[in-house]
Amino acid sequence: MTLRLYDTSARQIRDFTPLVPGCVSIYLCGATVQAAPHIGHIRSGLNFDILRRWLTYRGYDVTFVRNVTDIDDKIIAKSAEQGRPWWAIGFENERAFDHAYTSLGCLPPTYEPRATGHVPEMIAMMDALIERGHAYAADGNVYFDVRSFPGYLELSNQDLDDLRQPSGEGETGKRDPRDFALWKSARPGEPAWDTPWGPGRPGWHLECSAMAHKYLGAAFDIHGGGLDLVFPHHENEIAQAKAYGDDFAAYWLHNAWVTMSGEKMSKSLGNSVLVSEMLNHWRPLVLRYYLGTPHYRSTIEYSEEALTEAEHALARVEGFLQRAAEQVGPVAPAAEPPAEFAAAMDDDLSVPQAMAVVHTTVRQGNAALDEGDKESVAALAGQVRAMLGVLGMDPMDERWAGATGGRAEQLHTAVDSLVHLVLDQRQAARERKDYGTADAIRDRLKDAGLVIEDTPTGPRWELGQRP
Ligand SMILES: Nc1ncnc2c1ncn2[C@@H]1O[C@H](COP(=O)(O)OP(=O)(O)OP(=O)(O)O)[C@@H](O)[C@H]1O
Ligand SMILES: [Zn+2]
Repeated sequence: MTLRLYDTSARQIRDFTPLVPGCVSIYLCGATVQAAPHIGHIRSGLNFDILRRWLTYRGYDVTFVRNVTDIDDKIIAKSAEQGRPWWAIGFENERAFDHAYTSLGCLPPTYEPRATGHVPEMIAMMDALIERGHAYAADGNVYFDVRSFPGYLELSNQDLDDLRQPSGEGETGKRDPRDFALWKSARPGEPAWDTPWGPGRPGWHLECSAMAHKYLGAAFDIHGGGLDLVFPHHENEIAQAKAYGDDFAAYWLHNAWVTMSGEKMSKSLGNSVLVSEMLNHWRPLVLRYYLGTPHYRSTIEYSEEALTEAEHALARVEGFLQRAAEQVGPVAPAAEPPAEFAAAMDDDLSVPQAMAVVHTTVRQGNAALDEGDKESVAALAGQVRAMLGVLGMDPMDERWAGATGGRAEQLHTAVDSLVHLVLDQRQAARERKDYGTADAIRDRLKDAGLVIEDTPTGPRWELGQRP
């Protein structure tokens, strides 16, 4: 089956055919490092990490570029507010993003260019745009002439005549109020780079067109970002790149938002939950499951209940894999995930359907465990590991076992032997009809967050719902 993806510019699902057979090039708009990441930012990184992993599984050699916007009006404003250099704010938050991506198991990009390292490339692009009549300089700014590019607004399907775009602060000398800034002249005390048109700083849109061109060339396969970027950011990236002569992206993919009370989670709106806060309460794998399982084009309304559900769903999978290992010994991931899983992933990355296959397999695996059908247990556990492995969510993978310092298994064994010691005491209390002590032991285990289940083969324990 062919991979099919929803292309925002075609407004439909299309068969995916890469420009160069066997290779896929992706440019994802990364962080504006003005503050630490909230879970909306990481959802974007994570959705594209899953895309990249699926393409890699399908045998493509993937080049994945995710930039860092390290100069921007918001960073400059923060710098003035906090009395710290712009780069101190940028580096600090870049580290925070890096930590969040790594904690959630996002693979590092092939290239991670910073905007400020690409001013010469931006100057070359502006030079060419001015020469070809698509841009002009005014008062130390450089603007893109939107009327000069007939394809403008095709991605967002808008009519230029309906467009009302207010000029930003200091954006003087425009020929048309809808023209956008490629370059902004420096105000006193602000960071600036020299150009033929005077000292200034890059506009956000220009940064991405210049970096995509440098690392992926004039044409590449997939451009991604959050839905909020369709207009103006991606529309302006297209105008710059195509007017420059690039074919630019063949497919446009946009992830839906994480919302809070129906509104986009946003640093600027102040309704954000930081990844660092979430990681104090939830295991990284639970957070990856919670943000990575809904379809990338469905909104995720932030909810503690959904997080708890994610925790339980994952615990069911982990419980099965654990019991399977107890019954049949360590199980390696199967060479390939089941065809039904692959078909769901090929269908515009339908992770919810793919995850349904995982849970069905877990149910079949539990039934096989009850029946003592070791062969089926081993086969089904291998399939579960293969499917979750492709999604970067295999709990048995060293990546996640290492989340407690590489000692998760050792810790589990130690807790297991302590719990059995305590349960033996409870049993002894029952036998001598000391029900008070037996009940007190049960309550203490519950307070410790453990759920005990009596089974024909003896008591089993697992971590219960958090209080
Ligand atoms: N709430 C969200 N849900 C999903 N994706 C988001 C959300 N907020 C931002 N993104 C995406 O994260 C990536 C990095 O965003 P960027 O740092 O530019 O955020 P921003 O728009 O400045 O953030 P904010 O809106 O929080 O101020 C972009 O692809 C953006 O579309
Ligand atoms: Zn961008």
